[in-house]
Amino acid sequence: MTKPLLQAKALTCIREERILFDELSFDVHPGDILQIEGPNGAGKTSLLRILAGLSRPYSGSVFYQNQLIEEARDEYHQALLYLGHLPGVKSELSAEENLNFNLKLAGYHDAPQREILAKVNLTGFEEHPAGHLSAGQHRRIALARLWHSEAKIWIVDEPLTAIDKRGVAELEQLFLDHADRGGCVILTTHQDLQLVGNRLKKLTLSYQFHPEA
Ligand SMILES: Nc1ncnc2c1ncn2[C@@H]1O[C@H](COP(=O)(O)OP(=O)(O)OP(=O)(O)O)[C@@H](O)[C@H]1O
Repeated sequence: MTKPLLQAKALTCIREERILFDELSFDVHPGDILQIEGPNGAGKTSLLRILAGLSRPYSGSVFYQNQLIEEARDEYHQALLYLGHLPGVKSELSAEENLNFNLKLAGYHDAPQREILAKVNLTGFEEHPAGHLSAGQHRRIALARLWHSEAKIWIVDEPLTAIDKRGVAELEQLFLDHADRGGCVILTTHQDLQLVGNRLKKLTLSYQFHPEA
């Protein structure tokens, strides 16, 4: 059995006096594709943000290769690609400028941007302001980074929203390839994944309603 890349240990998250999850523990290994599922408001995004080190749990810890993520900040930052559910794309910049900005931020200075944009089907739209593109094209700009990433751990929030059928199949294949290379993917989606299918592990969060005492 391979050593886990990421471990959640006894994570509890409370938002506005509601317990979203309580003492949640799980391991993510190289090769895993883990779908966090559950109804709106169940806490999927909150969990992803905690795993990415962007917010703190009420209690519990996240470990990257046996080290607390707070204590392995630099290594973890190198190993992680987090794409939140808001694409992080600036409307006034072109598709290519946005990608260029995101890649440079991630430390990639000589990435083949046009090739990457071609992979997400944005050939011909490279110089269009992102704000003039469709919702799916907008999201594809953010997702393009996945096609040029050396990060082992991908945490992606709702990557399939607004993406067409072919795009979904391409993304699923990308996730499979990444997992086959020893990476892992943790994602949320309300869609059924067709290609990833039996490779998929699932973690279900339920919406817990706590009426006032
Ligand atoms: N920073 C915050 N401050 C206060 N409450 C928050 C915060 N972030 C999230 N919440 C609340 O936590 C709950 C869970 O939100 P979260 O976004 O994690 O759910 P989700 O499962 O991702 O939902 P969806 O499927 O709609 O994206 C919601 O009720 C939300 O209002």
